[in-house]
Amino acid sequence: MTAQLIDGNALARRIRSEVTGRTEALKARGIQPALSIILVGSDPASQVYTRHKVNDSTETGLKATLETYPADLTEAALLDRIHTLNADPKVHGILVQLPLPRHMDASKVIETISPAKDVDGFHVASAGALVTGQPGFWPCTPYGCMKMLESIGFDLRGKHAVVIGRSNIVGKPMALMLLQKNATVTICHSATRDLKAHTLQADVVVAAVGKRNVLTADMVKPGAVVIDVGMNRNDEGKLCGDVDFEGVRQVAGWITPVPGGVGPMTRAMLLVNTLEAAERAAR
Ligand SMILES: NC(=O)C1=CN([C@@H]2O[C@H](COP(=O)(O)OP(=O)(O)OC[C@H]3O[C@@H](n4cnc5c(N)ncnc54)[C@H](OP(=O)(O)O)[C@@H]3O)[C@@H](O)[C@H]2O)C=CC1
Ligand SMILES: Nc1nc(=O)c2c([nH]1)NC[C@@H]1CN(c3ccc(C(=O)N[C@@H](CCC(=O)O)C(=O)O)cc3)C=[N+]21
Repeated sequence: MTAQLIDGNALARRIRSEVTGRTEALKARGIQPALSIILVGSDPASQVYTRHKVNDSTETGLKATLETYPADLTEAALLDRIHTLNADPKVHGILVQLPLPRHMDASKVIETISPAKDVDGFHVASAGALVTGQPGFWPCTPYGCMKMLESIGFDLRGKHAVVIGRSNIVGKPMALMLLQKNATVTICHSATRDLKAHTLQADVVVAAVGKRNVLTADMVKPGAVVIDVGMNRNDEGKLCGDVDFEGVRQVAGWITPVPGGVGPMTRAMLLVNTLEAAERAAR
């Protein structure tokens, strides 16, 4: 038996069309949902990602503005720009593309964004809201993974979920979202001993490490759901995830591909958060 695919492109398309409908409703009330994206420097991958985000927004009727600054922009100038956007009632969401140049303190930059406009969900107030179950913006990548689980009708209650990776933007919020849906959650990281012993217990594995072949077929319980967040390049320069896709699909029940899995969902949830920010501002 080979695993069924969870098609991130198809699900993201469905979410974008919902966003389009809600955007039209807001526009009918005279509100144009708007997202400001800030890109500092000229990292080619970041340029591609931010362009994708602008195109997705335009497609769904959101207004996205991309502001590009040279890599030597001072931190003070960036903070100043964020303050201006925070105060602008026509701007509902602010996203500062990461990574930032090394002379900037990324957490200081993120904490300057108003939590009401933190559509990335990276602000410490957004993180605190997720921990305590209060309303706030959820980070787009784990939020997208939850939508993927929902799309296959997977009930997390009492299931064992193993998250590999504990970053503030993927692994940790992912674990909290799974916990909120009543899964029993294990978080693995670089100091974990015997990763395989953990993953073999899992009904759901989320791999968010950034290394190829972190999860291989021998590490997966038959029928498990495998979500691959990783974005890596293989020896031929092709995009691949953290999961040995060809091997693991022979064992898993469900699996997300790379590309076409979590990536498009991350982008779709950014649109959802931006729209939500605009709807909240309108209330
Ligand atoms: N699809 C998408 O939309 C997105 C994809 N990504 C991709 O997801 C991946 C993870 O991103 P991010 O969370 O930001 O990365 P980080 O580098 O911040 O975190 C990686 C995590 O993996 C852990 N880790 C490293 N090596 C191992 C190992 N051998 N076994 C178990 N755990 C290990 C680290 O542990 P420790 O904490 O101990 O160092 C760390 O917690 C990357 O490939 C990134 O490109 C990221 C964002 C969005
Ligand atoms: N402030 C901020 N917010 C982010 O959300 C953020 C960030 N900075 N910095 C970089 C990471 C990475 N990330 C991706 C999102 C979508 C795809 C994606 O759509 N991937 C496509 C492939 C795209 C391609 O062909 O390269 C896919 O998997 O199918 C990839 C990566 C968001 N990030």
